[in-house]
Amino acid sequence: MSKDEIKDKKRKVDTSEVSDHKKKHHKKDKKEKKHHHKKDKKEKKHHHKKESKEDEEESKETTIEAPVEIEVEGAATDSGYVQNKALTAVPQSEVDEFLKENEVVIEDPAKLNLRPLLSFSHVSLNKEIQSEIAKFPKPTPIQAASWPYLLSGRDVIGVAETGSGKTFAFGVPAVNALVQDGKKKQYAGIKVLAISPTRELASQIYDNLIILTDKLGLECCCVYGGVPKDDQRRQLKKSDIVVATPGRLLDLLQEGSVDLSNVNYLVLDEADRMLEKGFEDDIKRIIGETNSKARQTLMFTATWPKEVRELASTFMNKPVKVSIGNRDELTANKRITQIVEVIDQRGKDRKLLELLKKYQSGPKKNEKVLIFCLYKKEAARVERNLQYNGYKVSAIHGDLTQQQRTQALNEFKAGKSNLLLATDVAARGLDIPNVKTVINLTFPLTVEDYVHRIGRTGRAGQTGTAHTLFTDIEKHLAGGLVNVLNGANQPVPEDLIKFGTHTKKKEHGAYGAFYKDVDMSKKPKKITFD
Ligand SMILES: Nc1ncnc2c1ncn2[C@@H]1O[C@H](COP(=O)(O)OP(=O)(O)OP(=O)(O)O)[C@@H](O)[C@H]1O
Repeated sequence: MSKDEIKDKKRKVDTSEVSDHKKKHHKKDKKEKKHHHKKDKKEKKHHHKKESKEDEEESKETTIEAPVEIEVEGAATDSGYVQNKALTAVPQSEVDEFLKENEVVIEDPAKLNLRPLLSFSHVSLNKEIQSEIAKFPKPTPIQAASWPYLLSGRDVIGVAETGSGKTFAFGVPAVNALVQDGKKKQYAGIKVLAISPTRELASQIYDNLIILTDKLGLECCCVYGGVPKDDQRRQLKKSDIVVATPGRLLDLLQEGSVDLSNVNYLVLDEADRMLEKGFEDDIKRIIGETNSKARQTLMFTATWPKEVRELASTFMNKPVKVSIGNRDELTANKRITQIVEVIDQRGKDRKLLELLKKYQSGPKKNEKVLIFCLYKKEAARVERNLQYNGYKVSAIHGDLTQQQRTQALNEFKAGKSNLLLATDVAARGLDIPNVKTVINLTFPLTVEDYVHRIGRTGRAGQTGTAHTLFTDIEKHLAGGLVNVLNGANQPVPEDLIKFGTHTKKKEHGAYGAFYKDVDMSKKPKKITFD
């Protein structure tokens, strides 16, 4: 495939959340970009004015010292964090063991050395929040390690595998900051803003947050495109917390229906996606509307490619990076069995029927299977083909109305349908219970997207299978895929290695293309969920 064909392919892919809005405002964006760039630079200067060179150097901490009571003044907000006595009493060896076992790496330029929370009783939160999260046995590693820093008001980059509880990792400290002495603080406009790349994910984050806010009288709303604006306009006037997709949020900002100037807790979920070229300008403009002096900025993701790190740092103030597992390399959740088959492009339809027999017949009849395509048109064609062969299949892609998308997802979540066909609109973040198998009918555009797609199974400590059909059209991604398979100790088919050991990494407009050799000697490390 020629370079132009690849570019063309990229354009046609279902990126329906890169909304019409963006197309509309693209020209305007270009003009404003210059202005915002200057403004961003100014902001950054402001943030970093007091930093010494020494502070800027990152430090790698895998051991937390000094089991003493630490009181930390919020760096960017007025929130304070006091390490509680129960945590202080934990022997250092136990803390070290936890960090080692879970491969927790904390890189903190301010070297605060905050201990991870080994149990929910190790943190003093609002009672209602505490009782909600206590339904889980204990904090997941990303929650354990990031909460102390978030409760201290620090900017945090949280990188942890798919399905490892990142939503509550950023959600719990967000909601906790809005209450004081057990009560909701006086209304002071929108304080918390979480941005997500897709409507479905925004809606899911909202569902998680209202579990926490419901009993506290806090107002939370969710704004995304494809549905009427009136109700969203009304809710925005009284909300403390807003979860949004960028396109609709910018529309509402431009018409003056939303004021983000009080936002002091900003989350970019699926942060690497949000910083990609398609979203970058929107994100800059949204961030430019928030309270730059008091803002705590959070970026959470399962994949953190080098290409976006520099851009991320322009929005953050001395961020602490909390990673679980070796997140500098692209790694998949190790509880997922990954099967990759190299096939001829023309054999796909027949192969899919074979796979469905394998994963959804006999005792597996009712197991949930999620099939990924790359194109909207492809999804529509496969849907017809499956229906023709007697399968009841729901679909979610950008050519469907929001109502159809929501209905398909809800039916699949509730188990009313057990076969869902999706494009990459559903690749990231969606937490669908009991998906046993992910089938990649067409490989995604990047290996990062592959990691996110297969992460729809094997969530919250469960296991799952990902079966991927790979053709020579995607051979430029073979090396990256080999690395991911090796990293998770999965078999690598000979046919895949034949495509070569170079991988062309995702291009980022600002940083160009990156090439990397495959490390065939790499051995996986063990990560435990609980
Ligand atoms: N402490 C916990 N213990 C057990 N399960 C948890 C805990 N916290 C959250 N969960 C559950 O784990 C599941 C996955 O969480 P979540 O959707 O936040 O994952 P994620 O890390 O954001 O995944 P992705 O990278 O795919 O977006 C959810 O069903 C959530 O309710």
